[in-house]
Order: sequence, then C-alpha cells, then structure tokens
Amino acid sequence: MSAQREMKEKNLWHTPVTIIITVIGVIAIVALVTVAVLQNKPLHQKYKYGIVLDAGSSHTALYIYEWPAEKDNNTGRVEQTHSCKVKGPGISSYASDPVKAGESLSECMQEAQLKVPKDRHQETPLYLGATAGMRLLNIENSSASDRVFQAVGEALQKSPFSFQGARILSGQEEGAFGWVTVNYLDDRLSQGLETTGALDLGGASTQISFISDSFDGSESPANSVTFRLYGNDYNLYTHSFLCYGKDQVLRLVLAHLTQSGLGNVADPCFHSGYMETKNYSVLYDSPCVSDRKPSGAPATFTHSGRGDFLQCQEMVKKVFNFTNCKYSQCSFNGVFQPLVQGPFGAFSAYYFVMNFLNLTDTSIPLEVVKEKLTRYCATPWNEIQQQHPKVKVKYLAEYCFSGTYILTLLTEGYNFTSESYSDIKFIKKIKGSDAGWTLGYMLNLTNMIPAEAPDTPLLPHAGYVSFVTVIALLLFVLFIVSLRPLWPSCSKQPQIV
Ligand SMILES: O=P(O)(O)OP(=O)(O)OP(=O)(O)OC[C@H]1O[C@@H](n2cnc3c(O)ncnc32)[C@H](O)[C@@H]1O
Ligand SMILES: [Ca+2]
Repeated sequence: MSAQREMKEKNLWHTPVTIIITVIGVIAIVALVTVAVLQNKPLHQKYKYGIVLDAGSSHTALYIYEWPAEKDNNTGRVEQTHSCKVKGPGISSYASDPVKAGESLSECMQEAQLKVPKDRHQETPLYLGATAGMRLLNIENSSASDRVFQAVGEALQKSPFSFQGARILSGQEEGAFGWVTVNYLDDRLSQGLETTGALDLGGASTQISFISDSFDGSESPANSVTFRLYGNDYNLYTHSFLCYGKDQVLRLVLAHLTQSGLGNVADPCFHSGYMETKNYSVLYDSPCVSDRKPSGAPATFTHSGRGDFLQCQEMVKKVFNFTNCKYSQCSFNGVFQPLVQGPFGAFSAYYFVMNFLNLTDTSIPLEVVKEKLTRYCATPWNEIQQQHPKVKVKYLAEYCFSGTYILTLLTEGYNFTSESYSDIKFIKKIKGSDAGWTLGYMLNLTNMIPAEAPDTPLLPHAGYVSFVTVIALLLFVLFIVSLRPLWPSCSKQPQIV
C-alpha cells in the first residue's frame, strides 16, 4: 500500500509542471482555433444597396439592387430586390412642365426609402440614366432636355440616398450594359463561358449586342466596345437604332400610310373593325418623322384597321433602308453588322409582345410563328377586345403591329434565319432580376466587376477551420508524445515488494 501511495506521489502527471504545460497547451489550442474561426468567418451578413432609375421613352422604372457587403469587388451576386414603375409617361414627355418630371418620381422614391434599411440610405448610390426619349428631346430641343434634367436632379438630390447624377446614356452604352447584365446574371462573365447576345426593344430605340468571332472592331470602330472582365477580354459588337423602338416605328409606318390618302388611313397592321380619329400634329411630333409631315394636311385623320399580316410586313419593311452598305455586310440603314452568332436573350418589348401573343417558344418553326400571327392579325377588333377585357386598349390594338415589327426586324433587319431564330430566347427576368441595361450600368459605376479574376482562397471557410483544428490537435498530441519520458509508465517503476 505504501508503495502504491509512493507511486501515486511520484506520478509525474500530477506534478505542477505537467499540469501547467497541459493547461497552457489546451488554452493555446482553444485560442488558435477561436482566432482562426473569428478571423475568417464571413462578417455578419450585412448588405449594400444601389438604386438605378431607368428613364425610358415610355416610362421610368426604379430598380433596387442588393449585395453582401463583404463581396464588394468580387464575384458576389448582385440581385434586384425591388422594382417600382413610375406612374405616368417618360420624363421626356414633361418638356413643357419639367417640375412635374421630378415630382412624378416621388412615389417610387418613397417606396425605395422603405425598402432600403435606414442606416444604409446615406451610402446607397442613386443613378438616373435616360435613354432614347431624352435623346430625341435633346435633338429636338436641347434646352428643354436640360431643364428636365435640372428638375429631375433637384428632386433626386432631396432624397436621403447618395445621388450620383442624371444623364443620357449613349446608344452604345445602352446596348453594352444590357449585354453585361444578361451575361452577369447568367454567371457567364465570372466563369468565362460563351456569352449570350442581347436584344433590347424599347419604345424609341432598339439595341443589338453580341460577340462575333469575325468582329475585331476594325471594320466599324463605332460598333465596338471592349471590356476586360474577370481576366477575359471581350470585343463586343453593339448598335442602337434611334427611332426603331416600337412606338417610333409605328409613327414611321403611319407616316408612310398617311402620305397617300390624306384624312383616311386603312392600316393592315391593325385589326379590322378598329377605328380611331387621330391628330396629325401628334403623329408628327417626333424628330423621327417630323420631316415627313405632308403639307396641307387636315388636323385629324381616321385610323382604321384591315388586319393583314403580309401587307403589314410590307409596310414595315419600308422603314428599313437596305441599300448603300459601304461595309462587307450590313443590317439596315447602312449600319455594319457581322452575321448573328450564338444564343441571344431578347427582352423588354420583345418579351411583352411575344409573351402576349404566346409566341415565346422559339422552337416553333418561324413559318408556323408567321401563320399564327397572320391568324391573330386577321381576328376582328371586337373579338380581340372580348378575349382580353383586362389588357390596356392601347397595347391591345398594337400587338399585331408590334409582333409583325419584331419578326421583320429580326429576320429582315438583323438577318436571323429560320435556323438561327431558335437561338433567341424571349426573356423578362434572369434569376429574379430584370433583363435591361440598369444592372450593367450600376456594376460598371460601382466597379463591381473586376478586370482580373479575383484570387480564390485555397480552401472554403469550413475546410479552413477544420484544417486548422486538425493540425492544432495533431501538434498537441505530438507535444504530449514528446513528453513521453516524463510519463509514469516510462519513468523508473517503483518496486513493489
Ligand atoms: O428604351 P426606350 O426606347 O427609351 O423606351 P422604354 O424603356 O420606355 O421602353 P420599354 O422597354 O419600357 O417598353 C417598350 C415598349 O413596350 C411598351 N410596353 C410596355 N409594357 C407593355 C405590355 O405589357 N404590352 C405591350 N407593350 C408594352 C411600351 O409602351 C413601349 O412602347
Ligand atoms: Ca428601355
């Protein structure tokens, strides 16, 4: 018994030195793991916000984007969390009363204040970009356009957000940022995948943007935009046709029709039975058509429909000029365009119209699409109205024209064939965010897409923590083993007599 007591007394595990070493070892490991966990843990999920106002020709829309705060300047997902459609027309329609343009935005701005957390208001950038409506107003009356921007700027300055300015986007920017948006949302840029072309149809202009193997920008530098994104170089072909948005083309077609038969216009692009009295002055109140106003025209004309797709298409073709191409190939109006290549996303009015007509399925042969549209256009106006009592009458009256214009623009204008037509996807949103130029615009202005691919950590966070823990435990075990000479079983065994 006394020998056992003696052994216990001599048990080196119970000496103060080993106890202190063990405690220090455990504290060191706990500290190491804690620091590793805290140092590299994603910060408490805080979000940043950005707001873009799309001041289009037909209306203004506000978009709020959100992204995790620590993913600034990284491949982190920027998502659209909210959108608000401003009531009333586009800001260019307020040329004669600019203050109203500013006031029109207040409802959506109030909504934005509720959607963005209050503590983020001050640091949230707010941009307004205007497109073809303001481009046209600027051509027509630049001081009126300045006054609209002045009024809109004053209104936005009063918001709690960080207002970064209001300006007109060039057609090139509008096309290029639409392309960036589509490819960013599809993760094609960060992963260096084959890109998708972008087709945007607005009220006053239309944009086409795509990457072509045969395009290096040398033949037509005005159509070239170069980017370096996530370590990849892109040479984008882009063109914006001012006056080729669907509202302006409708004016162009009507202007053609009113050249002959003043006072009465029988329009193949409208349904039979449709009849409206319209003002010449309203029709010709746009720089796209103002030079065509017939002299001695009466104040009004009767616009009646006769629902004939083929004849409508003939009328629409007249708005394109296919002569005088000084390049190797052109789309129309002497504008250079390489052959369309790769998949395309077609958004805004492309989607609104084709979705209404149930024609978003592009695997349907183009000939069948035309047959369907022929039948739709031939449907009398009263039947159309009965079938769609809830659709805005202005839109409803124009779907036959708009569908015909879209098919003509794609096939005759941009040279999509029966085969390449199926490469087009009519889209509204991608992963919850609207397709359009606004997201690309904000990503660019906030430097959110790096030129070079960001360094990715060797291990994901969880893997890193596990790795540090295992190594720390291993070191501890090795340390304990290194103390082996001090272990009781290894020290001189007391003799039990
Ligand atoms: O790009 P710009 O040319 O400046 O014009 P916008 O931005 O105002 O143009 P949108 O894409 O908002 O709309 C394009 C057109 O589609 C029309 N539109 C909007 N919603 C529609 C719907 O549900 N059905 C049919 N047309 C619609 C709208 O009036 C325009 O003529
Ligand atoms: Ca637009």
